[in-house]
Amino acid sequence: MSELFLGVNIDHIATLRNARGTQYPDPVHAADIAERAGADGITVHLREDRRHITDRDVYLLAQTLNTRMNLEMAVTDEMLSIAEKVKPAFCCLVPEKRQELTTEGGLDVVANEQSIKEACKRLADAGIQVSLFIDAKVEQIDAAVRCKTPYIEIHTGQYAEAKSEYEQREELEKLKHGIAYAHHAGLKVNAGHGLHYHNVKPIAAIPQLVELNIGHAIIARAAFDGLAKAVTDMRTLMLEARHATVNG
Ligand SMILES: CC(=O)[C@@H](O)[C@H](O)COP(=O)(O)O
Ligand SMILES: NCC(=O)COP(=O)(O)O
Repeated sequence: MSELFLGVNIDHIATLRNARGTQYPDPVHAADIAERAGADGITVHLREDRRHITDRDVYLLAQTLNTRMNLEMAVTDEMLSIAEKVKPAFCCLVPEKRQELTTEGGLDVVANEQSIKEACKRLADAGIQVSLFIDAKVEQIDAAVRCKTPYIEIHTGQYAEAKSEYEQREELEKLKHGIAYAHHAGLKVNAGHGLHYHNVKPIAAIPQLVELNIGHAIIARAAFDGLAKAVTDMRTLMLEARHATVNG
């Protein structure tokens, strides 16, 4: 069986940093920890409104990553120019709506075929492997093939947000069908969005998948797994300072 890679999305380390305007927690540090823990790649979504990852993060990560960067971005001239400068290993083109809480669906490649095809060519000419973030729909997969992208990333959001086990099984079947179809069409297929510790296994079992990109759930888990040590460390520091005053 072929390997399944994990791309760790570190956007929400930046969300936490930006919430206070501090310099910590730094996504560059997070990427280093994720890589040491076995991440096969680091994913960052440079949103047009820069709500989490910033240009500074992208440029620094490009210099410091030991694995490979997967830069998610909207199909705009500004983003394409940044990608041409940064030259990440992968660029995943995603749809963006200004007010959305998170990416709500896949890219509409059918409706925007010409501009997406041009973007794919521009990125390929810069030596970047392109991926299109799309829903598991045959017409979108066919359009992705026409755009000559080597990769697609299948949007797993509807599966992740399913309201019942029945709905989730239905969404899983749609994903399996789309992924097999895309693989047969010659595309390399990744998947991601909304995957977490309780829903990842059926997706990871889909044999044609090359990589899963997972972010929010990993960062959320990290907060809880690290909380006890963070409290202990703070308490130790405080008590050391107090003892130094009392004894010194
Ligand atoms: C394209 C995608 O699914 C993720 O990159 C996701 O968009 C993470 O960023 P947000 O949480 O800001 O949506
Ligand atoms: N492309 C999906 C991604 O990078 C991670 O999405 P999420 O796990 O933060 O929902």
